[in-house]
Amino acid sequence: MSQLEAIVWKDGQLKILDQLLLPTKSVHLRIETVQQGWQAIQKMQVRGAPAIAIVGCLSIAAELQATLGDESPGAQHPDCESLHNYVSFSLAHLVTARPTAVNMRTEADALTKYSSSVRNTCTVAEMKVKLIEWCKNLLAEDVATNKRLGDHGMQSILDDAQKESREKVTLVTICNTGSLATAGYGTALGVVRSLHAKEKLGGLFMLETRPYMQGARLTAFEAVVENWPNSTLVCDGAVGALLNTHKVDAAVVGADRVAANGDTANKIGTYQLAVLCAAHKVPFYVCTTATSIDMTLESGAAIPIEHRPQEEMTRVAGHRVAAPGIKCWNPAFDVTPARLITGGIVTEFGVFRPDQLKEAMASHNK
Ligand SMILES: CSC[C@H]1O[C@H](OP(=O)(O)O)[C@H](O)[C@@H]1O
Repeated sequence: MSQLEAIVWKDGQLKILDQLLLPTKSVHLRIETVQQGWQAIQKMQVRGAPAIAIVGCLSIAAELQATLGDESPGAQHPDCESLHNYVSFSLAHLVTARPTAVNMRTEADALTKYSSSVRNTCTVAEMKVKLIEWCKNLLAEDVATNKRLGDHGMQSILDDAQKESREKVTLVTICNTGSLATAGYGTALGVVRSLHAKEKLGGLFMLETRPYMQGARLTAFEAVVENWPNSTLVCDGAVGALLNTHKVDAAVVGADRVAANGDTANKIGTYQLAVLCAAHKVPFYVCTTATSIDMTLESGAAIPIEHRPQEEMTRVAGHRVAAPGIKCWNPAFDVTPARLITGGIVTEFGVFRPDQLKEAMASHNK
């Protein structure tokens, strides 16, 4: 088991890396039920839009795996119709764990549609196996789409750098969008992995990303484990000074939900990074698979923004740092308007300007 393997499905068992304990402790938790999956997502023991959806679906697979072989009339799922209804109900519950990332809803809709399509074609046991296989396939599919996305983003950034005769590129990123947010390759950090594999990564500045510290605790962990060159941790408040004093070729960030016009909800702090990139003429890329793109929303105004408990701000590693009694405002995400996404939206299908997104997704039936 790799240090960076956030999600493990082995021998019919689901385990997740408890990301609240990283980087000092690597502890894998077994998830046996949908409710345990819901709680792990809500507590952010697993986080990252794609990882949330994969763990949510696999928590259903874990339950079905445990009941395989018990298809008696008195069993929990006596027939395919009741099994389909249970899967649909469980998915609707999992979607409520965290409201901003759309991936859980995307996969919930897809799995509900698949379950409906097989329920009248096989036995209950056969249906359980089909559903488990569907969920397991999410892992390999995610890695494959991330690698295509990473290569598209890499090429776009290198094409820009070549115009300045730059062999290697230095990037800035926020939050964590790598192996610990996905099935193993990453979205924005997938672009980093693709550049590193081609020995074109000159450096990576990562924002600590308060209050959960995805950058300091998770991205820095991935960078150290994979030995990415010149990986440098930056306080959130220092990014303006960084762009004002260093050559940064591009910003690459992930996405939790992209609206049809390209407006993007991502970790809190992404919007101000985009504003600073515009001020310093640093191309700003949103890196996302189609599963995070929500064509039902015309703009980012309609994206629900999750607010997290104030204790996640007032305490660091459980130690109080803010004055008791102070009022807090703790949105977990913000929305970057499409006009600030100057590099483009990097997907598994290619890199698009925000105003090309609708047509691009339609051409891939998304
Ligand atoms: C692969 S995109 C992951 C995306 O999710 C993160 O949010 P959280 O850590 O709260 O789940 C962040 O917005 C990343 O860009």
